[in-house]
Amino acid sequence: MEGGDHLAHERKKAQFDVEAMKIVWAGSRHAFEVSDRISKLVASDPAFRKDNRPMLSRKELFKNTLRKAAYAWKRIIELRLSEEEASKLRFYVDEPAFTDLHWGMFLPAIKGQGTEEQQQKWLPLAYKMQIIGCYAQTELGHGSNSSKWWPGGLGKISTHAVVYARLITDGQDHGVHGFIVQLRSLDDHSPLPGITVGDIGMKFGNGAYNTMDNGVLRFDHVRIPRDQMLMKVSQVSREGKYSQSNVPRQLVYGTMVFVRQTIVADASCALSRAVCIATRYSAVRRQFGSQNGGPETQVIDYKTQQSRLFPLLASAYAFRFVGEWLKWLYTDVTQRLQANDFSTLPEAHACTAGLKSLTTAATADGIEECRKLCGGHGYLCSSGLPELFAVYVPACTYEGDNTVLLLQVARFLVKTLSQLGSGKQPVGTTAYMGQVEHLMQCHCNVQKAEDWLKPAVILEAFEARSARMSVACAKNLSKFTNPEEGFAELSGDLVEAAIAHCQLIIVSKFIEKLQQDIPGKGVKQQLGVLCNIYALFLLHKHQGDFLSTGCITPKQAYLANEQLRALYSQARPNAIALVDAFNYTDHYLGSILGCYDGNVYPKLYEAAWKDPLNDSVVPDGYREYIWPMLKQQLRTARL
Ligand SMILES: CCCCCCCCCCCCCCCCCCC/C=C/C(=O)SCCNC(=O)CCNC(=O)[C@H](O)C(C)(C)COP(=O)(O)OP(=O)(O)OC[C@H]1O[C@@H](n2cnc3c(N)ncnc32)[C@H](O)[C@@H]1OP(=O)(O)O
Ligand SMILES: Cc1cc2nc3c(=O)[nH]c(=O)nc-3n(C[C@H](O)[C@H](O)[C@H](O)COP(=O)(O)OP(=O)(O)OC[C@H]3O[C@@H](n4cnc5c(N)ncnc54)[C@H](O)[C@@H]3O)c2cc1C
Repeated sequence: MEGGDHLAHERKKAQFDVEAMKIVWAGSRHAFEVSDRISKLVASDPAFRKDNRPMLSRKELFKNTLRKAAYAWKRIIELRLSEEEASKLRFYVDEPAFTDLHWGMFLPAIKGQGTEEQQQKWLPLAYKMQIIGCYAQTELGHGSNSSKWWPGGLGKISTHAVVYARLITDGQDHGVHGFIVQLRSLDDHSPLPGITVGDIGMKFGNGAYNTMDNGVLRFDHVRIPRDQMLMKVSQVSREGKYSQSNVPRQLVYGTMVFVRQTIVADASCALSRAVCIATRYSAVRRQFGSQNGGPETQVIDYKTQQSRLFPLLASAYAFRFVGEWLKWLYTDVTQRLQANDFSTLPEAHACTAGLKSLTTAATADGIEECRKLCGGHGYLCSSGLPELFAVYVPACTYEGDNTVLLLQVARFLVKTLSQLGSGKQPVGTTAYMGQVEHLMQCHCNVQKAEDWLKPAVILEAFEARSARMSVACAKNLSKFTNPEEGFAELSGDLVEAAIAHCQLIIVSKFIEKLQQDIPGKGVKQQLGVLCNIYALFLLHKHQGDFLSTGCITPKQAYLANEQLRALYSQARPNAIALVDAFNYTDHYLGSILGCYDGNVYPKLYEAAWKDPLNDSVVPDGYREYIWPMLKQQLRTARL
């Protein structure tokens, strides 16, 4: 079958209004219209071509990124794009660049930690891109204070950096503070005296994150003017006297709360992209199972394929909604901080750290699973999946290693529990801990599989599991005389308790989303199916937790799995429409397997011939290496 829409028959099966679902996915009609317009703008502009990335050398790749970044900036100005539109443009250009750190970390660090005066001086320069900044926190060897190592944009492009370093006055160490440091000349881009700076080298995968100049930085007697220390949280006077404002020191790390929140939103984008590719290809691909000479089975109809694919589809939606909520939480905490209310900062830190950890880990694993779901063709660069995995997987490490972040959540949970004794009522995402006595002894009321569809039943099971795991950790910790020793010894269990808490947040935010008014025929119903798949898939995967804490019985675990299978059957006819609702262009997907029309095989065949290796029939190197070898063998054979 040539041309046409090879997935048309699948699209006809949809039991809901896809256009309405597109708006739910985008967040609002306005957000949908902006996203739709900008994605088409990028897709139709040859300057944003990206299919050649895996073939380019590092130098060519990097220069190409600089060209695209400059061109994108030119278009942003020519078209007078708003910040929202410009961010979408960056998103659809789909290439990590120094600009991410400039806009995503350097600017927010100055906004969050700089005084009014400092903001007035530096922000206009940064907004007009008259200076380019990065965020330099990580070191080559922890605590060595020797060299900064990893900051994106630092290696080759940034003119300035926010550098995190220890402040020492009069021999007294005041801990880590942020400083704006000029690195390179604004005339000829050479490093300023005393500064050694360069790229740290090639990273995982071809193309992928190698468009970014992650860098190394060393200082040798570099003087930073006093007014370039970011002074919102603490100050040094002309006389060298150190003082602190009436704000928590933790605000020094505020940029990370912001960025982790954006990383959660981004997880749903990366996962939905991989799922879109794997779902469309699973509907196109037929393999075995032919009856009476009829067509072979679409692989999407195999229950095993569904049980691997549909939880990922459901996770993409779940991460979308928890990301939306986290954005709200971040806006709320920011407004409170401006009004000197710091009470919700620990919760915002725990939520952003924990959800960053959970969503990036599930997304990285999910992209790899999608590659396997596409069989051998998933391993081809033209599937789009290898590069997506390579570019995405460092999200599990940057902005805080995922395990380290879960340990931070665990500290927060243990602290919350310990405060119950003093009568402090937990609020927000830990409000359920206020019901800890009930949650420690409640019994799940599931008698038949459909009982698992009740939101209250699901919520109680997840709350009870999380509360019981945290309480068990707290009890075990109390057996240690040295709390830090206990924390280290029990860190494995603490991480599991933190995961249980974060999964509860995601499930509960999905359920809350369904309580809103959601217009469009069948839209809410499909989201209900996905929400239940997400929750019951987690329950099935972690049934050890639910059973060992006595939250459910083995029979109830069995019934949850039975219900899950029924939900997969309900999702099946809607699968293609559910990924169409992401509204991704073929340019953004960058995948032959995931193309909208499903015309996979002719495109794969055509693409193979475009590989530079096929430019000539006889490859370079044949005459030099292979021909002499063949001749040698012939001679030996004759002997
Ligand atoms: C108009 C044109 C517009 C154009 C638009 C273009 C748009 C382009 C936009 C692009 C956006 C892209 C977004 C960016 C892309 C992202 C790329 C990623 C690049 C990666 C960057 C990095 O990796 S930066 C380095 C990050 N490093 C880490 O995360 C290290 C992890 N470790 C920690 O977080 C540690 O906590 C620590 C190092 C921060 C501190 O460690 P320490 O041991 O000293 O203290 P504790 O951990 O014990 O904590 C003490 C105390 O503080 C609390 N706390 C810790 N962190 C925070 C925090 N972040 N916020 C609030 N509170 C915090 C902690 O809970 C403890 O509290 P107690 O009460 O004392 O228990
Ligand atoms: C692509 C990429 C881009 C980056 N961009 C930037 C940037 O722009 N700016 C910047 O400053 N940094 C950047 N980083 C650095 C990044 O923030 C760090 O790599 C990250 O915070 C992890 O720190 P680490 O590398 O020191 O790992 P380590 O802390 O050395 O972790 C190694 C292992 O030890 C474990 N571990 C560490 N501490 C503990 C603990 N307390 N308890 C239990 N286990 C522990 C971890 O779980 C991990 O398994 C980037 C990194 C990458 C990969």
